[in-house]
Amino acid sequence: MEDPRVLSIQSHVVSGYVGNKSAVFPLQLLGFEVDAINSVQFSNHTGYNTVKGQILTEKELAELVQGLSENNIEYYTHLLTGYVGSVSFLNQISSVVKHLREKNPNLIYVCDPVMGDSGKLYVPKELIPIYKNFIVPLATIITPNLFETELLTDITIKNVVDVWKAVDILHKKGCETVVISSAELGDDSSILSIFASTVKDKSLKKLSMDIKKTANKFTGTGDLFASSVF
Ligand SMILES: Nc1ncnc2c1ncn2[C@@H]1O[C@H](COP(=O)(O)OP(=O)(O)O)[C@@H](O)[C@H]1O
Ligand SMILES: Cc1ncc(COP(=O)(O)O)c(CN)c1O
Repeated sequence: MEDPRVLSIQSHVVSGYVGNKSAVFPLQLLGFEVDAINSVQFSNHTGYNTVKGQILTEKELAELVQGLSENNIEYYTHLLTGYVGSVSFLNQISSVVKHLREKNPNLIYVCDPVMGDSGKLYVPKELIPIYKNFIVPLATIITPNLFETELLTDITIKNVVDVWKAVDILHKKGCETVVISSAELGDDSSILSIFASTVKDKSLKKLSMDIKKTANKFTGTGDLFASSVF
């Protein structure tokens, strides 16, 4: 296998671990060469009372990729994207995927379609149709949580049968591998379920896994999870 080289477009926080701060080091430990574009530079994650910092614009993202391109250093085996806060930035990510695939048609695009959790949307609602219609079809692997899976498929998920129905819809949109990062479905609130499904050469492989939930609430675990599905 060629040397794995990832472009990771995610948040940077000065204090704490979300986005690139959660993903880059674990990927390096897994043996990936990682190039990082910080989509925001914030003092801390958005769960704090205040957040200060800067947001990268789509023009600035395009400029960074152009710089790589002009130096002929934009060959990647993998692209990873996480939280995106605006329609224009998400549209620019589509362009980046297409550009990187011109350079490497086998590029694996791992997309965490971060939109919300437990029924709460934390991005503008205009991002939903873009993920659904443009980003999911471009992605090789997506890692939505249960709520994001509902948003992407217009299905209300109440049980495991609904989960696999939704996964099937996502495959039909063109995404090869779907990994549902966390789902709480049964009566037992101490259990978190993970579901994964891959369609390749007309063969379908599925797996599900239950894990014991700890009482703590973590931030950055979704980003760490997405970096670990490579
Ligand atoms: N309370 C928890 N107890 C144990 N593992 C957790 C907990 N919260 C998150 N995780 C781990 O982090 C992964 C991603 O979950 P989560 O952070 O909820 O994803 P997302 O940000 O996509 O909603 C889970 O698959 C699980 O492995
Ligand atoms: C700036 C930023 N980036 C990414 C995330 C994603 O964190 P998680 O992995 O817990 O979904 C957060 C959490 N709100 C955040 O504030």
